[in-house]
Amino acid sequence: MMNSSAGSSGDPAIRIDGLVVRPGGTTVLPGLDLVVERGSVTGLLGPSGCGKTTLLRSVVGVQRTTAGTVTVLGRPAGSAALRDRVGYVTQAPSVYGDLTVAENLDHFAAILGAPPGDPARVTAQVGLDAHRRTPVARLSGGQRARVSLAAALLGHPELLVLDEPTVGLDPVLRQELWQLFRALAADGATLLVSSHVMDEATRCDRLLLMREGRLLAHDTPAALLAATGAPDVETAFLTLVRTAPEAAR
Ligand SMILES: Nc1ncnc2c1ncn2[C@@H]1O[C@H](COP(=O)(O)OP(=O)(O)OP(=O)(O)O)[C@@H](O)[C@H]1O
Repeated sequence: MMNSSAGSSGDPAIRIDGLVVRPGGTTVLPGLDLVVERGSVTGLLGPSGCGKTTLLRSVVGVQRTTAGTVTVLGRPAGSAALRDRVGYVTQAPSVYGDLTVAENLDHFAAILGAPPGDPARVTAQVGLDAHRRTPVARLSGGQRARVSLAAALLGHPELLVLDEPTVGLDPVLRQELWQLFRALAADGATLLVSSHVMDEATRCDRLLLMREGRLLAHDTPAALLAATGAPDVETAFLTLVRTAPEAAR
């Protein structure tokens, strides 16, 4: 949903300066800088526990931060003006099990003030038309994940933050979801998608390779392979780990 009163369209989708996050005294992000331009699909890749969810939560504005600034679509992360401009899908389904797909989406559409017809639009986008009247608790794990994604698509958010959206899905569904992500980006949305599956990297415009709370690289898949001489992103990641300055280890 375009909103001309909230940040100009010239602002990057995400700008992070000197972000430090120390939940419970453990340093997870020791000082991170990042700019993500609009209209792209950026993959955030890195091993389990490297800080991907913490970074995504900081972008959405639900993470307590120690230092630094996070600006989203020209506004401080988490500000009220961003509520209907940023969609977030967590790893755990965030919809009601005892409500049907349609009831869930009607509920979230009402909260957001999304236009009429939006629940039907997003249901079709995630391929759940046949399950509109099914209680979410009776759906498979993959179907439930798609209901959460549909809820995040309500209101046409300009930025979509997706935490491992394809985990546990079969290859056909994964491919369909990536086609949807590409279509949303072609329509002007910006997507930040985390994954620990390196073979999803080639579907992204740009990659963020993360390790122990630091970004080892931020580049296109092709440039990353060219710079490291690696045949695939997984090997490129390992090469970068080996050659990274001591401070980044
Ligand atoms: N509240 C907290 N207190 C202490 N440590 C925390 C807290 N929250 C997260 N951590 C630690 O921060 C690190 C990064 O966690 P995070 O969930 O961001 O990683 P991740 O890359 O998303 O992992 P995964 O791919 O497994 O989801 C982990 O080592 C985790 O144990």
